Amino acid sequence: MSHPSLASQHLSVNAVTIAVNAPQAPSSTRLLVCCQSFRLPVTEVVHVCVGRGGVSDLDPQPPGPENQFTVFYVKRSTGQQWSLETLVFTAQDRDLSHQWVQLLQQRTQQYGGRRPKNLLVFINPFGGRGQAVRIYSKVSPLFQLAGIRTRVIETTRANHARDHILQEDLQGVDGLVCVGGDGMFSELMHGLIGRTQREAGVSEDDEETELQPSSIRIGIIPAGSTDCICFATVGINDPMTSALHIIIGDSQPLDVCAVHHQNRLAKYSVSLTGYGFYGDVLRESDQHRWMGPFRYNYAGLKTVLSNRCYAGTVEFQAAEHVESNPRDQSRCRTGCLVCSESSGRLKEDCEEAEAKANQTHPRQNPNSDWQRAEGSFIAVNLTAISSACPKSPDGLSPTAHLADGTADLILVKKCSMFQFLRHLSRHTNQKDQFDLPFVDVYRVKTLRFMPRRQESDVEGGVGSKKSFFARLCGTSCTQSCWNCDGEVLPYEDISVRVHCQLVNLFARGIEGVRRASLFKY
Ligand SMILES: CCCCCCCCCCCCC/C=C/[C@@H](O)[C@H](CO)NC(=O)CCCCCCCCCCCCCCC
Ligand SMILES: Nc1ncnc2c1ncn2[C@@H]1O[C@H](COP(=O)(O)OP(=O)(O)OP(=O)(O)O)[C@@H](O)[C@H]1O
Ligand SMILES: [Ca+2]
Repeated sequence: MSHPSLASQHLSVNAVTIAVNAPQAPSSTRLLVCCQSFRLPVTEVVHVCVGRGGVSDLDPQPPGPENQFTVFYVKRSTGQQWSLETLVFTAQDRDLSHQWVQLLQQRTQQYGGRRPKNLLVFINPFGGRGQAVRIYSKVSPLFQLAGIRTRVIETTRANHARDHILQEDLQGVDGLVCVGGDGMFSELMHGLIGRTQREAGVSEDDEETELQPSSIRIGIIPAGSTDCICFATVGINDPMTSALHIIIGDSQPLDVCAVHHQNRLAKYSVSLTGYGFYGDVLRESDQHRWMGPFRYNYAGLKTVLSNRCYAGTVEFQAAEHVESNPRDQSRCRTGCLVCSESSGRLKEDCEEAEAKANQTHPRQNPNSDWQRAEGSFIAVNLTAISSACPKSPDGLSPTAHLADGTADLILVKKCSMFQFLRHLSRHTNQKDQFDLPFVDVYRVKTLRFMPRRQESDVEGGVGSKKSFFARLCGTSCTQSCWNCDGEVLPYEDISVRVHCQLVNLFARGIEGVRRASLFKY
């Protein structure tokens, strides 16, 4: 369809008349919706319709004079927050207005990215502060506006979402969405990875096997206590922002750690796989779920005061071929080059793997390059992403990458309670939490942990005496446990392998240089 007649028309935007300089030459991905000094990428157009629409009344076909049309688009607010905004245009006549709408709809479809059409949405009515149903009711009109079909399931038990994804027909579904916290995301991820491996005939229990990525993306509408995975991949835990990332079909690959125990898959994790401090915090906090999100502060304080440490051996293989390291002060941001290079390497590895189909594991010699750290640890933490969250806006490992195929291993060795508090408090400010003599950090591909059993364990960790505070807090733990993205693992010896870009989210990472949605030439 050609629109030469539109090229020199004048439209009025919010009563200001501006010259339209549009459709002859839109660049491949950007469409000039209108300009005087503004342009709006088609990738960020949510909906276009004849009539006069507004964000307070999201009618996909608003009433109003037909010589007007409305463009709904993504507007950047403060920080990483997005909101829905409208521009109402007035054309000279009805026909011209219809032509514009058709053209804009066509361009949005053509250049608008990989937008989902059918979403399966799981709402955990009990997540976080129990607000998930209300939160979803605020964003669901956006999906309707964007013409996305949704099937909504309110979960009635833990693992409801996971089991549904594993067992039910997902024909036509091109996105899974959870309304909840990290635990709900974990359910969707487990269902999706499990289903994909089953369909591909891959055993999840085999630590050496390459897991198959799935083509279905996952969206997170944050409604949990920590919302770490949403925060670290979108830059904010805001339901509206997440809904807009889903609608415009953003895509962010994510590394996943596969955690094994005695040759069986124990769990997948994206954010924290932590032994010692975070395991203890989680175990303690689970007993106080009635406190809601505050339970973590309570359990955190109690665990800090008990100042326990645990003896064990950590073995790991440092990441090869990576230029980055955990102390390099860089940041993984939208379009990250380190992650893009990993995509290239991943492709090469797949080709190599295909070529060597009958050989053993193509990427690493299972017995080479292992490093070892033995001692007493307050915390052994592994995180495949930064694990930024509202409590710690830069996260456990601020320079970790979302999709580089590595995870950061943070070892906090035995130290005093005050030293540990110093380390912890640096998670909340700009200071380097690794720049302390009792903290080591490595970028790794694999990890093994073996606890050391010793008599003093019976007294609550290394050192035969419990601390004053440990006695005060009534802690009588003999060993710690693993915190795997917020779920307790009931065993201590585990092995972990990072799988590069195993799942895809409706996100784009944290945007670096901030742009306004409408910006000047
Ligand atoms: C002096 C102030 C220190 C403040 C230190 C704040 C550090 C916060 C670090 C947050 C790291 C989050 C890692 C993400 C883990 C998620 O995959 C997982 C699933 O949702 N969440 C948790 O396991 C939930 C884990 C939540 C852990 C919260 C730990 C809170 C410690 C509070 C200690 C207070 C001591 C105050 C002494 C005056
Ligand atoms: N209907 C339900 N009843 C009980 N538990 C549920 C239900 N639906 C889901 N769950 C479980 O609740 C757990 C916690 O849910 P969710 O992750 O949504 O919130 P949260 O724990 O408050 O948030 P976060 O994980 O961010 O700390 C999940 O692991 C999930 O398995
Ligand atoms: Ca990573």
